[in-house]
Amino acid sequence: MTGDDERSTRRPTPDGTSTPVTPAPTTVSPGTATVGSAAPGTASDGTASDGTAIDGTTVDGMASDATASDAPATAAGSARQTSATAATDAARQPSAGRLKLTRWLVGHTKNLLAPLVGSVAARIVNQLLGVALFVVAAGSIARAASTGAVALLPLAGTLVGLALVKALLRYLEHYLGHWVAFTALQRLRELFFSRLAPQAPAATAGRAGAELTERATRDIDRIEVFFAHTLPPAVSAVVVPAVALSWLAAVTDARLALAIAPFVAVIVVLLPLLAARSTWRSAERVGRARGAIATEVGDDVQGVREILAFGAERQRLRRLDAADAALTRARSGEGCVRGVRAGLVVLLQTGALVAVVIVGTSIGADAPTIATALAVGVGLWAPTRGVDEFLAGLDGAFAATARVRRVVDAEAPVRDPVVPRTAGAEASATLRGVTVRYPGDARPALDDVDATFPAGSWTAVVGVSGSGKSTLGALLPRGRDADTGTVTLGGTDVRDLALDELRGRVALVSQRPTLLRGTLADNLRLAAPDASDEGLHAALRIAALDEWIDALPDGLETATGERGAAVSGGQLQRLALARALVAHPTVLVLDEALSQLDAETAASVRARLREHRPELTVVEITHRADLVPDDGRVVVIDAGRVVETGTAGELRERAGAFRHLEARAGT
Ligand SMILES: Nc1ncnc2c1ncn2[C@@H]1O[C@H](COP(=O)(O)OP(=O)(O)OP(=O)(O)O)[C@@H](O)[C@H]1O
Repeated sequence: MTGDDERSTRRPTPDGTSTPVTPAPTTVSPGTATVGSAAPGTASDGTASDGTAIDGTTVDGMASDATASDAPATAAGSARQTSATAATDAARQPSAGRLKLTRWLVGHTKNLLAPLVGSVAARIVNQLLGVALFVVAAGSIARAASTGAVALLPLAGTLVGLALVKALLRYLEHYLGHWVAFTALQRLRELFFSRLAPQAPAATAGRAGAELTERATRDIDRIEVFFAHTLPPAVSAVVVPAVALSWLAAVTDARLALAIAPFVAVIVVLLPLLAARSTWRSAERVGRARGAIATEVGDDVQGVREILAFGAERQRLRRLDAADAALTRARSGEGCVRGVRAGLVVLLQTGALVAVVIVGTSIGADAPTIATALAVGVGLWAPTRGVDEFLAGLDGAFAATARVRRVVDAEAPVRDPVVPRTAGAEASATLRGVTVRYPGDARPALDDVDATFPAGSWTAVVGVSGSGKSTLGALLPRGRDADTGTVTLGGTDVRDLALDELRGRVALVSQRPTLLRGTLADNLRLAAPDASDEGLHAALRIAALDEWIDALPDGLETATGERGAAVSGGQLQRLALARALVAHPTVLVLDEALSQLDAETAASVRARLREHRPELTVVEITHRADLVPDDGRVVVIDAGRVVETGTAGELRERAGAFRHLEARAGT
């Protein structure tokens, strides 16, 4: 991934304003940049452009979940291996994996046991009443056949009564089961976002965005099956046959109950065990294929302009077709497994009835007794079929859980200190002996860098593309940490400051910021929700957007389209600058943040910033060495090393790197 790519998604909130990166989870929605602001970050050969293979194997050790989205998450490092190992276990040993995933799900959704038990109890009683309904009806028919008389009214009353109670219990079962499920899903979603946010930008960059959206929405939805449709049918499939067959043995003949029991055992226990591996694999294949489609579609939507401009529609459609075909194959495999299992269940259910007739006649049981046993056999169809019905969905839910878990358990590359310190009030920033090496890169992006940004100074950081400028800028608000060396703010190591405090003081404005859906005012207040309209206008004035806003019919209340589609590139950059200024940071990192402005407007913005916020420490990353005024401080970076420092005037006197850059910028 290049610095540019990363810059566009450097923060879970756009453009590096001082919004905390560990927000209250509920305040982040799938529509925000957290999961939706994918930037192009992968090469066309199927490797992430950070050089990491995207076949999933090297990414998180999960050979069976080869999605591109995991590629950026390599940054999470070794702790990621823990969950990866569990996921690999899951792939190799489905039952062990299911157990671990069950523990994980239950562990993250505590205090839901009471309503879940209520749902199970309602289902058991409901299904026992179902068996009773058949027994009463069959018994009456048998009695009518042998005696010729039947008391219709009491029979009808009993049947209607049973049906009404059954309906009520069914309602209770579903209500409680779904209440548990949706509460659990809400908690999982909150957990997902709260854990994802600190992993940005690494985990949310590039194609990861679309696939993460799939995980955050549909995968989490699929886990509903685990809560709403698993425990109640699993328990009732064992309890209801046990109670019904015990009753049958007690009131008729144990041999009749024994005739049914083996069939029930095969349906409820043996068949699921035999099919376990194949249902797990097909559920996984389907999940993987869905993730691949989400990635493709995300890429296509993201890069639609490039695709149209280069006439690559057919090529992209072919890729989508291939991804679609893979999903179809996976789903037909899944359908095949389900079909065979469903057919076997019907055969076994019918077999149980045939066995009752054979055993009943061979032991000389009378017609009402055989009818009662048959009624129990038929009454057990629903509870036993329940297992088959939830199995496929359950493995889908487990496969989804494994994918969600990989995000939730991934270690954040940047963590809050256990005991935060308070930064000195002074707004200076320094780098001492800083080295940063990206995974897989042959040479460090920054190599033993020393740089000082005095309080209230304006420093231009210049260098050729790929020299390490953005990496340097990202260190100040802890977009990532240095491998060695220290970065300080007001004399305090940034790693000792609470992330919220640090990011409240250091704002990073990127080259390609994102506007969230809402109004301009909403966007401007992102980092400072309580800012007054006057505060917003003041920031807009500095960004030279005051006249533009005043001319808009709805002013600050103008709606913003997705990704700022309604504004020009230059306006978007200035809005991002204003958004950062609203929160009154003490250090402002501008990462090519004025690159889309014409020279005159950019100069005007710089002048206004100097005039209205003289106390601000500005670190401006730029390739326009020629635009730095003679008295401007300069740090020149080349191949990750600081090669020149001084004022632009001094450096212009030398025939060094700065002069060289200036000559290139002018051409
Ligand atoms: N996420 C990443 N993973 C791997 N390598 C990276 C990543 N981000 C940057 N690099 C590499 O680190 C080096 C420095 O990148 P950086 O983006 O800091 O340079 P830059 O000077 O800002 O470049 P540009 O002016 O083109 O934005 C480059 O070689 C780049 O390929």
